[in-house]
Amino acid sequence: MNKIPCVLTIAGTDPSGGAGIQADLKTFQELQTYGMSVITSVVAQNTTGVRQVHHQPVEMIEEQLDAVISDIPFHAFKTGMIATIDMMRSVARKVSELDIPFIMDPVMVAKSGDPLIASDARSYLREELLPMTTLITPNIPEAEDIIGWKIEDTEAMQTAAKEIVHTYGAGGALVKGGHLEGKAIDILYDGENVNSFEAERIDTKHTHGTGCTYSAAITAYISRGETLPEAVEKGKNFVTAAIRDSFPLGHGSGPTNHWALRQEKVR
Ligand SMILES: Nc1ncnc2c1ncn2[C@@H]1O[C@H](COP(=O)(O)OP(=O)(O)O)[C@@H](O)[C@H]1O
Ligand SMILES: Cc1ncc(COP(=O)(O)OP(=O)(O)O)c(N)n1
Repeated sequence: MNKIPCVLTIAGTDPSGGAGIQADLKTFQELQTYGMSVITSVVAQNTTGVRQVHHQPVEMIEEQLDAVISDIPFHAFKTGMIATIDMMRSVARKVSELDIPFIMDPVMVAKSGDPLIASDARSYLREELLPMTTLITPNIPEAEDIIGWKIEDTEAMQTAAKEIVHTYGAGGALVKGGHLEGKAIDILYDGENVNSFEAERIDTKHTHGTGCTYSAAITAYISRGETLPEAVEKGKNFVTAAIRDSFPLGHGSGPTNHWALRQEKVR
């Protein structure tokens, strides 16, 4: 295995650079890992929303995966936007060969409200992909979609995280509280223990790509040998600092700022 931690993201694109593959690769780079990418969909989007989506043919997704897997050993991988059942099926077939940590950001809807996966793909994600994961990182609406009931406080987040592991079969679940009010609290259940990660809520609308950045950071830290709770703790510090330094780029919800993190001790 390579000495440098190598990581792969399987996700859609964001030409405005704040979310998707672009956010993942920037985060991998910031965290001193070697980042690679397989593109599932090309998405014409920016800080204001999604304009158009072009899905890669499933054969092309499989070719990209084959190209990487057959050539380069890597230490961990993450998935983001995988829009259709056929695409999910291809990814599941290929990644089932891998015996390394799998972090899934179950991307369903962009912050702009635009759907990013087909509605019938949600049950496939829950039933087929989710049981393959080491960790799934749903926000509140995504967690509610998986479990089928409303989450209104941190106690319910804890119950939801346990249900996602014990009923639906994820290795671990990190339910993110960005969509609730008050402190930004995330709950991790790793199959044994519950850990809570808390940060002050930052008063900003510039949070485009927070979920992608967070899951990419966790993937990078895991590839560097951290345990799940350690990787989430460091990932939380990383994403909080990136939100604190986010900036009003574009006309909508601006991106988190990874660049300024170089000044901070979050790496
Ligand atoms: N305004 C904010 N201030 C501080 N942390 C935030 C804020 N909004 C979201 N977060 C944190 O950013 C991370 C991503 O959160 P969330 O918004 O829930 O996911 P997603 O981006 O997938 O919708 C979580 O750690 C969450 O607690
Ligand atoms: C291609 C692509 N993947 C994922 C998202 C969603 O990103 P997320 O980090 O959940 O935050 P928002 O971008 O929705 O603010 C996306 N937009 N595009």
